Amino acid sequence: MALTELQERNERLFYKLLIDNVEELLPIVYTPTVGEACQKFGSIFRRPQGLYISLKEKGKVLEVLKNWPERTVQVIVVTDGERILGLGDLGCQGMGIPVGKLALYTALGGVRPSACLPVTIDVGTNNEQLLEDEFYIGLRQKRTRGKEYEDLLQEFMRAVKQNYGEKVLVQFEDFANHNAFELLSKFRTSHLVFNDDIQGTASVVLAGVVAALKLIGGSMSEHRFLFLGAGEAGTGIAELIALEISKKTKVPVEETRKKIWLVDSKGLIVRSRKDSLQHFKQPWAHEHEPVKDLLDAVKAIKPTVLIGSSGVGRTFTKEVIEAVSSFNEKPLILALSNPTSQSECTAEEAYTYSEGRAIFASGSPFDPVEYNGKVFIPGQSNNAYIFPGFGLGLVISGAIRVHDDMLLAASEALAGLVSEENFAQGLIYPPLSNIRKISAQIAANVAAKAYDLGVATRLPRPENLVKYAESCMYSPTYRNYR
Ligand SMILES: O=C([O-])CC(=O)C(=O)O
Ligand SMILES: [Mg+2]
Repeated sequence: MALTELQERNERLFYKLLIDNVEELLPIVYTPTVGEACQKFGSIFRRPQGLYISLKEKGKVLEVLKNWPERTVQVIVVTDGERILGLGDLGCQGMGIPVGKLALYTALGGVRPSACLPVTIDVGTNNEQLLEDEFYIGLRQKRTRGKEYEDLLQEFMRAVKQNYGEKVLVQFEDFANHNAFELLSKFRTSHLVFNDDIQGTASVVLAGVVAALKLIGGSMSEHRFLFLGAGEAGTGIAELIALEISKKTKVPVEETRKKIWLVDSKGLIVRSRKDSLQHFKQPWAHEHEPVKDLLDAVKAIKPTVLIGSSGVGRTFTKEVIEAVSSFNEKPLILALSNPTSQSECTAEEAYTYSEGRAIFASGSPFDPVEYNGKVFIPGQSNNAYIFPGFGLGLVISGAIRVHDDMLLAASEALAGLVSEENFAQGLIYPPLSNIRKISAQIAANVAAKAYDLGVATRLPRPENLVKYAESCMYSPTYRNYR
């Protein structure tokens, strides 16, 4: 709340403070605190930030967009609040997420604050508690689905393009699975869209896995991956890993997918379940006898990499971590769900139950852990490493479409920035304190890919893309007048 006040009172000072103290303030502006802020949003609400577009504005969305005072918008982060982090449906109170993500676009990626537009689409909420809460700020009705929902989103996307042109980036954030996949596939050929939960998370995890190979050995294709959670993050990461292995080994992606197994709430995803699976899970239905839970799946599949992306906390139990540690000298364990309460395990649990052998990273931050006299520093495997630089790369190249190869390019840039010193500490990501430099490198790699693919419109192509990216970044500097 104090930081929000500062952001409104003195934006430049807010960003100066945030940039100079990233590691300390990120957990407040971002996960985990932003999650709590969304849960309590109605009762701490003072002044609106961002733009709310509700069902009531149907037919007038363009007019509403024109009410936003800034004319030059480069990045929009939009949610409908149905799946806020791992906390579920928070309706309009999900606005904290677009606001927080865009603060990171500025602080970590250098996109000017005035060019950032947070949007929440209000189609109601199915959260009974909120519907009865006198301080709830949104429409008091159940979520609209089907044609009415689709029409509103279509109208929003059309209005965005009409108002801001073809080069505005629309980042989808924290939509429920059923809408997230639809929206991405519907608009990826006509708009510049990016789904952070599917694509951003995939890119950051791929970077972590590639970097981790230095510590755990082997090549990507020699590893076996097991996911708990087969939603946006799980299937998004799985697909990007399969694509990366396919590109490196020239084996078709239909084959490389077979190294990757997913467990959902009904157990291991296997062929016999295929007909009853949602379409985004179907590519992962490999031949195997049914397995009912995670522990049995770990024992059956014997993964070298265990990834949690289910949004449900405390599911990597002592038994699960012990099992994965029993056949790996150094198991790679990623507990990605946010906020901290939903993390599949804590850092302490990962290090303790693996007897100090796990290479561990999590979506929300954990403090260093001392085990047997040694200090272990957990990494943060969060899309915050990727989206600010990724978006910057799109903006500075004037890209008009997102391509999967750009995700691989972002991933490669991030993995390449892990130093020997970081590896020596067991880290698979570079420290967040360098994030602006990291973002510039990611932006340059993404922009280079946009030029190569012919989707960049800022011509001619700058000679040194890293320097160019850095020169485009907003800095909250205070000038000396004497
Ligand atoms: O916001 C975060 O910390 C990462 C993310 O996209 C999510 O958990 O949905
Ligand atoms: Mg998200």
